[in-house]
Amino acid sequence: MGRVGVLLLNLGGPERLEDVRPFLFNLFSDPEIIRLPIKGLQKPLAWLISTLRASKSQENYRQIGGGSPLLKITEAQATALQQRLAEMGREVSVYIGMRYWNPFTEEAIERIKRDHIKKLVILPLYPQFSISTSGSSFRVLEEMWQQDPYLRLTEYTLIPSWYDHPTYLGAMADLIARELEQCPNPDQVHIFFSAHGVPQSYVEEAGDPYQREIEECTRAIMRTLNRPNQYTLAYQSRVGPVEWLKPYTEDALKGLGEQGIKNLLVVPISFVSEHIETLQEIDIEYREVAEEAGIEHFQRVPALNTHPMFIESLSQLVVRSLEEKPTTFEQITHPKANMKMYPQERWEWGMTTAAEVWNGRLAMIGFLAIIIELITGQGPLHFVGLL
Ligand SMILES: C=CC1=C(C)c2cc3[nH]c(cc4nc(cc5[nH]c(cc1n2)c(C)c5CCC(=O)O)C(CCC(=O)O)=C4C)c(C)c3C=C
Ligand SMILES: [Fe+2]
Ligand SMILES: [Fe+2]
Repeated sequence: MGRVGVLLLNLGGPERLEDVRPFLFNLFSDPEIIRLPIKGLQKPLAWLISTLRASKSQENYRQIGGGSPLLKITEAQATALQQRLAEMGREVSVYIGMRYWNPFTEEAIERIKRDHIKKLVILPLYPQFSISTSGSSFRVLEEMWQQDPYLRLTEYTLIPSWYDHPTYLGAMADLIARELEQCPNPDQVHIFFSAHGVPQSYVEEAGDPYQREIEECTRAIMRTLNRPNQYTLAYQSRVGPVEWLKPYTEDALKGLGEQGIKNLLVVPISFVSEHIETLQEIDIEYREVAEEAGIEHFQRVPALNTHPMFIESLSQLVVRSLEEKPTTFEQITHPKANMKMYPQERWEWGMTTAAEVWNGRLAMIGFLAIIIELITGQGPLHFVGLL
């Protein structure tokens, strides 16, 4: 075997407040996040949403120190993984490819080519697969493999998801147990798994396995923890007007408050690093909701970051995938080309007369929305929850 590389895939996050708007533009330009029937409308809509959402999003990043800690943590994970693999006798170079911010996936691939990597393990830092996360990064890579004859000579294997890996489950259970042990009555604490949401249509229409993998993962963590605590699973971070996976974190917190739950331990489950949704959304926004609902003790389990057992699980995944038959892009869940991802409404897809009329109307609505929002700071996009 020639030189071996591991490519860690992640979302990326704005490091400074000035990065927020272009980061959001990249995110909303992704057809796996918003898919419009006409490709040409994708960038104008991404520009519109990112311009109008930027100030609210910047305020959230300001509350966590002015930027996302995601790159620093991912770098520390990459270094720890490379060291652990070296200890196991595997000389492997670890690369980071972010989907929406530096260092972009494309840059990582350039470095991989420069280093003459012959075999590449592609490992998303998302335990569960979603079309909107790992699937989106895989699509970008698949296109590169199709277009680049040099890359086609590089052997690769994908690790689509690893939510059920025993060492990862052990690391999650360890983090939860450590927090519980600090509580006066550990068995009375209600464990609250908060997963990042996705629109319901991803699961119901596009066949995204995300919800099933989240549910199985939650049950497996509880089995590994092996304690009698009651638990709840809910979905956070809804964006936009469509239905997302339920129950929503906010509603579930209110419901638990009404049931008289006083002690809550929140476990972020879809992501392995601290980021805006843990540090701002859970620690600040959901804490307030919980306290208003009568929950007196609101604690959160830290993200895995460089937990040694977690790094061990990543190294085991890499070694196993080098020994097994490769998993290729064709084996991954792809949404259908005309799949409506968002916004969701009754719609007949294709270049029908109705589509032509509606494209014109959508463009008009978009530009009216910009003008109203810019003049008043309020408007239809605030109303539907995009801003
Ligand atoms: C597994 C985790 C994630 C899923 C699934 C996911 C889907 C998803 N996200 C958006 C919209 C936004 N996401 C944003 C930031 C963001 N998203 C995730 C993870 C998942 N997203 C993370 C870890 C982060 C934060 C990165 C960081 O800065 O630390 C944002 C920007 C922040 C904001 O303005 O709220 C948006 C917008 C959609 C629409 C979606 C599924 C379709
Ligand atoms: Fe997100
Ligand atoms: Fe969010």
